[in-house]
Amino acid sequence: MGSNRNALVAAVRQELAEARGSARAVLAAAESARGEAQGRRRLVRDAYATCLTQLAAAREAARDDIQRRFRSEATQLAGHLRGLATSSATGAAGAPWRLWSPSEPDPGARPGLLRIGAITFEETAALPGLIPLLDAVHLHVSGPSPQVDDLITGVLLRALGSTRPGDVQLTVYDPENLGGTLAPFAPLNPTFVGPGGLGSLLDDLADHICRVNESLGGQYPSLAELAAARPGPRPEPWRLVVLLADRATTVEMTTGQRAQLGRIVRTGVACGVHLVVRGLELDDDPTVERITVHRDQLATCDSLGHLEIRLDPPPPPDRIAAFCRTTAERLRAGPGPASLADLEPAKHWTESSVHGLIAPIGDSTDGTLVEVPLGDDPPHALIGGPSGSGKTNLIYAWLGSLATRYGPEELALYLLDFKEGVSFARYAPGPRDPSWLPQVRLAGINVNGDREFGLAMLRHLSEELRTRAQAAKRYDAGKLAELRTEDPAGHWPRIVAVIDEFQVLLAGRDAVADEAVDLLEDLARRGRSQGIHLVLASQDVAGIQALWGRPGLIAQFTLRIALPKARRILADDNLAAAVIPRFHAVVNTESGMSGANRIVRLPDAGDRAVWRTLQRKLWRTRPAGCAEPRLFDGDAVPRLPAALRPAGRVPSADAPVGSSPGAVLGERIDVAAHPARLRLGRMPGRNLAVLGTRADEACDVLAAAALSLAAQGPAHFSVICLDPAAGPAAARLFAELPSADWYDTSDARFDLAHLDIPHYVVGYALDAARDPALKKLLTEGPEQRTHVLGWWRSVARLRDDLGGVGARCDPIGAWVALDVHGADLAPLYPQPGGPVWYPRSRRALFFDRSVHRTPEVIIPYEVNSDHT
Ligand SMILES: Nc1ncnc2c1ncn2[C@@H]1O[C@H](COP(=O)(O)OP(=O)(O)OP(=O)(O)O)[C@@H](O)[C@H]1O
Repeated sequence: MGSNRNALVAAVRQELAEARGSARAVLAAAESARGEAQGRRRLVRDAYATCLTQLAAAREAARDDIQRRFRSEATQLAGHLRGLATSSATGAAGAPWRLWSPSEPDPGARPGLLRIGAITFEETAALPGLIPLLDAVHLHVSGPSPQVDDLITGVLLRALGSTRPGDVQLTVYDPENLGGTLAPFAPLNPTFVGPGGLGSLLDDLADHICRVNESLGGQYPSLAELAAARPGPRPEPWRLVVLLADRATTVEMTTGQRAQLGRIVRTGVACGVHLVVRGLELDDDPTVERITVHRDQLATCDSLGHLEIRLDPPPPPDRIAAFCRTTAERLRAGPGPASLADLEPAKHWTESSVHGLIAPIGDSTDGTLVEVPLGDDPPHALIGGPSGSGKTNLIYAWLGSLATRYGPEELALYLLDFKEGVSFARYAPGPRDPSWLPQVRLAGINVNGDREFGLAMLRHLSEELRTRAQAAKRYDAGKLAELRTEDPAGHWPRIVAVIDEFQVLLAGRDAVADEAVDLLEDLARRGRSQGIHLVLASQDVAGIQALWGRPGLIAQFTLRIALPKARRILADDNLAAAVIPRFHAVVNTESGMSGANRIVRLPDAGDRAVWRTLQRKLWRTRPAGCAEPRLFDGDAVPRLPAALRPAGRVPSADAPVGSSPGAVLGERIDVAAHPARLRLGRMPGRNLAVLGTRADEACDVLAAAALSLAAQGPAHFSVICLDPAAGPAAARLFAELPSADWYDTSDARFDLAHLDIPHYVVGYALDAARDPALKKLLTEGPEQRTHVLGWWRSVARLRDDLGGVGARCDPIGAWVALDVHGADLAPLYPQPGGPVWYPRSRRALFFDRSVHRTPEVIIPYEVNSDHT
């Protein structure tokens, strides 16, 4: 029994031990699972915390980024908006009151927006708060009375100050204050409508709108379009009608008045009638801009939605009064003259010159532009007026007006100014401005000393006349219009040649004046039908002797323009020029007959900067191949062109020698600026004498001659320098010549060998030689191709070298005279008494007995300035 119990106990113990063991194992497993779970929980919690931190950081960064981007975009946008706003409300329309002054709009510019305050948006700098008015809306302003009135005052001042005086007509209906609300505007003389006048005011406005609509003739949708299409003064002023009413007025208005007001609201803006209303109800219409003023100077308006505008303070009353006073004075004085810009057409270069050239030169006192014709009738113009009366200014205005209408295919200009100064230089490229006026073919400035250049231009025009006449004959055309129809592919622009102070060209009774008058007469007579028009300006036509006995010449100039106090431009019984004020002109297309006068106010066309801007615009649109004009400047010294120097292309000794190489002596005074050449053939007398005491110029003539000969073919030079003063110039020449010998006072000789190639003896101060061998060289040398290019300081010394008084001068076939008077040149000149020649600086008289009938004036090239 006992053992059974023991066995049972043992078994139970055994089982218990097993159960305990497995319970422990389960516990251990559970514990380890719990540990794992706890570890996982910790990990998750840590990860969650990290994640949260990272998310927060990312969110912060993203928010910062967004804010930064927002700020920068807002600033940028605000900048753009500010730029846009500034350009939409320029000058008086947008300037703050402390800097405010009236500003004139550009011609043709449409009215912009008007500033009433500032908009502060987020952190950006304030933007101007702008509202439309003229040509755009009626204004309806509501809110507390003093602020509303201040706002209206500011808007009115900006609208009046940013338009031309007289362009806005102000009407004020202010029954409560009897006009007192807008009293500072009183000097402008606005129409104040009394308390009982609202009905008739509305009727007047409705009538006015009907009249304007009639004048638009169905052709233009609004007055604004009509004004834009027609340059010049506005066809009708804007009517700005301020209605300062209160509730009582609204109640008192009849149904008829309400209907009239509704009509004006709907139709007014298109006809330039704008209401600015406080205290009256206006019907809803797209042309009504409502502004509501809230407390604290804040306002909202239709066009800016919910954006709040902090209103500007009202303009200081003294500023309004000062503006109104000056404007009233300007109005009393009448509109100012047109500006150069007013003469411009809406579009450049759209006119055809087939039948003539028509261009305004100014306006009449009522503001309409006065056009001046040139064509078959009148063909030519004469402009007269004393010094300082504005002739040059008138020519500037006329040329500006012509050049903006007629392109280079239609118009070619030749301009010559005999006055001291550079008036036409603006039309040619210069060191500071590369642009030129595309129609200008030739501009001559500082030509007062070079009448020969005037002659050259007339000869050139004469040649053009001949070409045109021949072409007209070929096509059987009587006048330019017919030639252009028959030859549509030809280039036949009308030519306008302007000569300012033309009396200088005709001064005196010499060969230049005689030829110039002949050429002018021919051009005036035949140019009419060939489209060549002359415009001559002068201080005094009556004093031009060359015109005496040539009434036919001046009679061709049927267009007369007389400036104040001009004499003999109009007919004797036409006294208009004596009475017109400063900067006015009388335009008369009937040779100055009284009864055909038109008085024109001339714009100030002298401003270089304004002109340059316009010229650049035209220059940029010039057609391909439009060459720059030839500019002749009488004060400039031409340089010997590089192509006429031997550098780089020295001919070899066995190259062929031309039959008569040409020595270049200087620049001819002609339209093409050709060099003057002396042919040195193998014939007696082919020597050159340079005469006078101006050593620099003599050296330049010799150097140009020698260098140009060296550039043409194989040649040998003997440089003989007998005057130490000419030494440096002679030495420079010697150094530049490819093949040369040098002689001076120590070894000068004239029994020089004749060579197989041309041999040129370049002699400086040859009169110092006193060597009989020189005469032999001069006489016999040329036939052996040995030519003397010599400088003698006087004609008498040259004669001595040739054998004294009575000696023949045949060995000197050509000469260049510097400071030698015409009479002194008699021995070297075929006609008795010598040529007419009064020496002048940097000019020389060139005569080659084998080609010239009369000598020609040349400009010695500057040869050596680059070496010194
Ligand atoms: N319409 C104008 N409006 C304003 N200023 C003008 C006008 N016309 C001329 N002037 C000015 O008057 C001055 C003289 O004008 P301009 O040189 O054209 O006269 P001019 O008759 O050619 O004189 P001169 O024969 O002495 O050269 C210039 O300073 C010019 O700017």
